[in-house]
Amino acid sequence: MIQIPNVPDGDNIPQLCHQTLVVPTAVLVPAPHGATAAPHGIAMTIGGVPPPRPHCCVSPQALCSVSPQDLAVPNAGWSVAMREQFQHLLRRTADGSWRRIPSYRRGLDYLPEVVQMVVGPVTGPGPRHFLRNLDAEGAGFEYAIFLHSSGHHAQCLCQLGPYLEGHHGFAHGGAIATLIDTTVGACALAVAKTSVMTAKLNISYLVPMPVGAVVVADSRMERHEGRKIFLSCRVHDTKGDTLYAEATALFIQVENTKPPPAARP
Ligand SMILES: CCCCC/C=C\C/C=C\C/C=C\C/C=C\CCCC(=O)SCCNC(=O)CCNC(=O)[C@H](O)C(C)(C)COP(=O)(O)OP(=O)(O)OC[C@H]1O[C@@H](n2cnc3c(N)ncnc32)[C@H](O)[C@@H]1OP(=O)(O)O
Repeated sequence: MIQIPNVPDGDNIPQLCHQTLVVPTAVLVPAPHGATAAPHGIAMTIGGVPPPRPHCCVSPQALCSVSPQDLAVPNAGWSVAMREQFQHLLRRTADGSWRRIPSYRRGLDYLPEVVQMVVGPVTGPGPRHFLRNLDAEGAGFEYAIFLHSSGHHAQCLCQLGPYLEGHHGFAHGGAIATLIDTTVGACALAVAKTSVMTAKLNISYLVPMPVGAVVVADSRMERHEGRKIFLSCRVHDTKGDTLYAEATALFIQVENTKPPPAARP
């Protein structure tokens, strides 16, 4: 059975206090495994070039992330609104009714034994999570997923950055689809406790989502029939005033899924 790894409680989560998209002066992060880490901490302004993430492993040949780093915590690219909402959602975890799910660059950065159990033996670096491989804080997908103890309800707090722009000033529909797929996927994974694949994703885009907006994707399992898991998702602002998109999805439970050889770097 998949056990979603334990996560630190609120006290252990870094509390960063920088203003949006402004971080300290550059430091060079030492990189084991022969990889060259990018300089981190370049101050930027909205519309400028975002700072690269620390401990970045960009080589396809790299065996794993230099240091598995939980990325579902505040960083310098998070807006004040994103931080405030994160703290709000984190407070709900205190009584155990919700938990924050950690998030890494690569599948193998989760507990390797969990990954082996879900997808079978993995050699090489394992799958990348493309949402986590934009090496700039605040540029792409900034998010944290929270899972209800029922395992049937997931909420993803998300800020879509400037690299995800479609129409001027607004998030690309494909990026919103990715956010939804990831949220319903996390919910389906929690329900299935085996690997799952998206079979169908039906999205209604209702209101353009501004780049940088802080939104919540709220997903629920609607029904579970054999290997089929039907889910719904609503993406709204943090107050629930604006509904940006709603979706339904079908996930199929698959056992021991192995990526096709061509998919491996
Ligand atoms: C690595 C794990 C680490 C664990 C770490 C722990 C925590 C992680 C936390 C958070 C992670 C967050 C999110 C991650 C999760 C997921 C998000 C991303 C998921 C994807 O991004 S994934 C890529 C896109 N996805 C594909 O690339 C699928 C291509 N496709 C196929 O691979 C097959 O097509 C498949 C497998 C779908 C089915 O194939 P199959 O052979 O297994 O099953 P089969 O065809 O027999 O269908 C069985 C029954 O489903 C019905 N059915 C099937 N497809 C249907 C459809 N489209 N519409 C309506 N009904 C459908 C049939 O009608 C039948 O129904 P019935 O039983 O009633 O007859």
